[in-house]
Amino acid sequence: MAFWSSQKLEAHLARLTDNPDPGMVDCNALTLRVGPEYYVTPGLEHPSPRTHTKQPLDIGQGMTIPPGQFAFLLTEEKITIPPEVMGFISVKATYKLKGLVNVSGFHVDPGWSGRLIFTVFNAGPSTIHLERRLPVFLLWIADLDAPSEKRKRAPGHEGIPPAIISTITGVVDSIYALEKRVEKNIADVSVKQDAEIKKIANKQDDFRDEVVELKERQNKILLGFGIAAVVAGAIVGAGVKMLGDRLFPAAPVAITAPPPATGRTDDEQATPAARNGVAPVVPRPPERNAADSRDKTDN
Ligand SMILES: O=c1ccn([C@H]2C[C@H](O)[C@@H](COP(=O)(O)OP(=O)(O)OP(=O)(O)O)O2)c(=O)[nH]1
Repeated sequence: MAFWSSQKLEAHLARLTDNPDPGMVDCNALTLRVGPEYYVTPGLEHPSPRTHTKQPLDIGQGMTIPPGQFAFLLTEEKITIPPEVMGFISVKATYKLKGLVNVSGFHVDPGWSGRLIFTVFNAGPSTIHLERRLPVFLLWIADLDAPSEKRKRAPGHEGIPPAIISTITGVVDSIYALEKRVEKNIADVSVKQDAEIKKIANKQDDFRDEVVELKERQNKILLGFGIAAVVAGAIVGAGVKMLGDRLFPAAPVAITAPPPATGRTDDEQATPAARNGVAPVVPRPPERNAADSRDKTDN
């Protein structure tokens, strides 16, 4: 088995493809381009993953394969594989180095005639951007020892068959997708936490206001009690004083006129009795009559 050289590929281009452009020969391979249809598995952020399907890709239009997603890519070229050869297919190293892995492949049967479908997976960390007619794929042709008696006779793909899309519909929970989901959950939880913290802070404020109000009320009550105690004390004091006055009336104080100034010393002015150490005679208060004292005790 020998692989075809670039000269042989150029010489047989018209037999191999509907687009016999010598520019598509790359070393000993044919370069194939991104064609008119694609399908990318929907990510978590996709609005309607269940109704998501293949998309047309017009000339000049771009498409993306996010990290962790599969894609079906149709080739621009229709390929015909003669019965005495077989083809081998792959993705160009430029895209492999970005993480775009060729899941399907890796051969094209003798007798095949139609477009090819590449199933790829973005195993890299970044979204891969492609566009219509971008040269992304490679096809090698190798001789068989004889024309194959068993070969593909039915026409090959024209577009992406819905049957193969049905096999991989649904959201692909890749590590990247899971990471995104975790990030979203963390963000949701943090929003909820913020709301709870705000609620608790508001309750604390309300509680603080209530405590301040209660303290003010307490102070007012204490002030009322204080005033009442002072008034009650004054009333009780006055009552006790009145009672005391009644029970123990004060004795009248004798008021004596000061002796006339004689120019003598106190000792000289003193009465002879005082000078001799005898107490002076104080006039006695007038005695109450017996009838008066009887009235008081009856009360
Ligand atoms: O990645 C690939 C691989 C193959 N093919 C085409 C060329 C190949 O000749 C044909 C059938 O491939 P294969 O024989 O591997 O598939 P199958 O599952 O056996 O299909 P079938 O029953 O039609 O032979 O599909 C592609 O378009 N893409």
